[in-house]
Amino acid sequence: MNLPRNAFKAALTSTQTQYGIWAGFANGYAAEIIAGTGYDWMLIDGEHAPNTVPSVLGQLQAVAPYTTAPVVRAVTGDANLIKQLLDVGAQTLMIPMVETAEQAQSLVRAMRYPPHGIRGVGGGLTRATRWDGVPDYLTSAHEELCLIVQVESRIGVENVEAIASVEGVDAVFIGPADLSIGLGHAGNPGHPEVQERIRHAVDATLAAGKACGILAPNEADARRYQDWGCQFIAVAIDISLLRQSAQATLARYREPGTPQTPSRTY
Ligand SMILES: O=C(O)C(=O)C[C@H](O)[C@@H](O)CO
Repeated sequence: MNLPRNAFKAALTSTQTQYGIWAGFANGYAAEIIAGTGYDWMLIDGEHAPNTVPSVLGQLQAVAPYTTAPVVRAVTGDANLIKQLLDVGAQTLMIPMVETAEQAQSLVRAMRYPPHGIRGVGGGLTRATRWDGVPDYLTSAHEELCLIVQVESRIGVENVEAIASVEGVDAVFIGPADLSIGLGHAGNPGHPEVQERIRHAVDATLAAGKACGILAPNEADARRYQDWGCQFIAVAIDISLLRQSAQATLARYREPGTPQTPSRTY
């Protein structure tokens, strides 16, 4: 069989914004529901959702029949974890808290086989090769792999030009929550200093010829970042959608003034 095409990577050069959704439930059933709703991409979050390599595998299998492209966020840029995630078939990885070009270079090396990197060969044991069903996987895999580095700290933004310029880095994703707390504006990504740093990171990434993405569940934010040139934007978080919808539905029936989250009585 052919090496599976990475629709997310291909779309990074498109002029159309790629709309994404955070998938935080950490199971295949919920991931499949999300994949059926038509977003361009979804983020299977291994940093802040309770995912493991097997749970990521289950979600990749669940969403495989759909057009929504899975992006997997690893909890760290550890080369061994990257190896496992690639072996179970993740083609696009997002790595949090990248602060230097050297860090970005080592991530690229973790995703490539020797002599270009250090990835170990799983061969016929791996879903990535479709159990040896993909001819020339060892020499062609890198064409369909995509590396997104997260820039989400003061130092990361200071180094963003060098990070984005690293050969093998396909895109930079800005983390507004971590960046704002790191700049001393906890929970306030709209603070002018945070906004200035985000704009700088977007501009520098685009100037380096790479794609830029961001998380923006608030519509006004998403549209502003789109105007600034972000090509892929996560505009929703599945867990938040469920919670907000559950609260809004209940609020239509409760008496006005009833607490939204009554405490349990034992
Ligand atoms: O800093 C950010 O913003 C992110 O990296 C995204 C958060 O981790 C996300 O989990 C918020 O829900």
